[in-house]
Amino acid sequence: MAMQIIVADDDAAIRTVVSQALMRAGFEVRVTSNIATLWRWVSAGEGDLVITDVLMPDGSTFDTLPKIKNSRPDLPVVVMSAQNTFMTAIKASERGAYDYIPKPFDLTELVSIVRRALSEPKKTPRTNVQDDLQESMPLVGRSPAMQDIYRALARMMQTDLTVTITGESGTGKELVARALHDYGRRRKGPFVAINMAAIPRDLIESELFGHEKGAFTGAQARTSGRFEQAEGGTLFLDEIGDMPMEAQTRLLRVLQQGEYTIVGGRTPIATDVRIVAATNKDLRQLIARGQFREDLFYRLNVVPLRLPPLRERIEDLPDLARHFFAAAEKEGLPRKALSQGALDVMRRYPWPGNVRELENLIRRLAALYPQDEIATEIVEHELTNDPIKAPGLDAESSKPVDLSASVERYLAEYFSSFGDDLPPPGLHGRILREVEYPLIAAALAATRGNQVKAADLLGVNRNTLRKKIRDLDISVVRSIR
Ligand SMILES: Nc1ncnc2c1ncn2[C@@H]1O[C@H](COP(=O)(O)OP(=O)(O)OP(=O)(O)O)[C@@H](O)[C@H]1O
Repeated sequence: MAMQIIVADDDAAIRTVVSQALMRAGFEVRVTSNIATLWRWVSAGEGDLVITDVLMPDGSTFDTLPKIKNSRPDLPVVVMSAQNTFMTAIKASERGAYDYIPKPFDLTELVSIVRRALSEPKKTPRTNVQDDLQESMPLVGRSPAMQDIYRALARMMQTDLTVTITGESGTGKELVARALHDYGRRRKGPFVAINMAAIPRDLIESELFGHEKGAFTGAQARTSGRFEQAEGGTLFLDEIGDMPMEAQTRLLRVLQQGEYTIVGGRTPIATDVRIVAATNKDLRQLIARGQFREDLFYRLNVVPLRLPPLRERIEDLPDLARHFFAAAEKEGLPRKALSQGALDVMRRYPWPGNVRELENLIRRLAALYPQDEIATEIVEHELTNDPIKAPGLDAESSKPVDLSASVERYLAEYFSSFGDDLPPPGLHGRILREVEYPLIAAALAATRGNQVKAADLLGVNRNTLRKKIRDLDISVVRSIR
């Protein structure tokens, strides 16, 4: 007998396309435009899965979801919403939704989510309704790339999985780590952050794990490490690529056995800490150079999360700018807005310092200029005076980047970093990979994640492209139109 899907949406067009797609896929479909009917059917035991919008004429699905999960814990509910924000994704997950899909969405994706939900063994999701959820959003941006991040975060909130966040400097790695903690099940515990690049290398181990009195010169008393301070909570290991080898070995043991020893100590100490790591370096490259343990990489990379640079999600710029102007206003600075021209200039700028650079610019604009509306010329002036210049921005004054020459320079440095020794074997593959990764990522970004167009642009077969995306572990900005 065909599985029955209940579709609830007040938009007749959505009901039609969704039910047609589901019927084509072999499902039986019932549709409704309000929550009252949805609840009547569900409580009568009808339907094997529900797909529902959030805002309905007779209320919000989020208010009914806990009731649905109470009466039918095994019924998967897929929530779709046009309010594509961080809070929607988080709320959906907390109230027990199976998944959340931002509108507009891809019908093929919807059908595959439905199939997956129906084929997975039934498990009762832990609902975790937090009524004190503040509505102020920690993460701003509604671009497809950020929505992918929100969905990934929502899925991870109810778990203790180790997460590694990669992304250029200023893309929000620490902010995401905090959000994982603040909205996750460890939020009552401590959040402890430590930046490997900011601590002298020979002190990192004792900072992390603590030391016994007399463990080394200057160790005058037993001290607790960050692991001990983070007990029951989350430990954020920033710039993990800068972690010295010995500390890596100790960390690996924590991840494998849930215990560690303090420096100079013998007795293993059991620990209950969720690890979130971040890096703006390519850990695979560090592994190839023998500077990062491969086994540790796999333990840390259980859930990899790549934060896109701002230039790959430039559509978030107006939201972010408004958000930072509002923050400046809260600090007592006058209210300001950007002119259309100013926004256009900012859209074309490559933002090498990402969101942090934007935040700093907005602060400067709010503090230094008396106008209520910031004119084009002001932003042009501010951006050209910025000492951090992105490659390519200065196109008129400097020569275009010469790829061969750059690779040559890179290789010279690479070889010399091994002194008299040779680098590990497999150099050809590694270097090609290094070039191929940005090439494919750029093609995908330029075509908004459209793999057909990207394959065309690159001049490769679609299947080849798909395989490369998988092999190179490129996170794809999925097209939703
Ligand atoms: N999506 C976002 N919404 C709002 N603010 C953001 C967002 N992303 C980043 N920010 C802000 O930008 C600044 C930089 O973010 P954060 O420190 O998290 O970046 P990072 O990737 O950890 O940087 P680094 O690698 O240099 O440590 C912070 O002030 C943060 O609040």
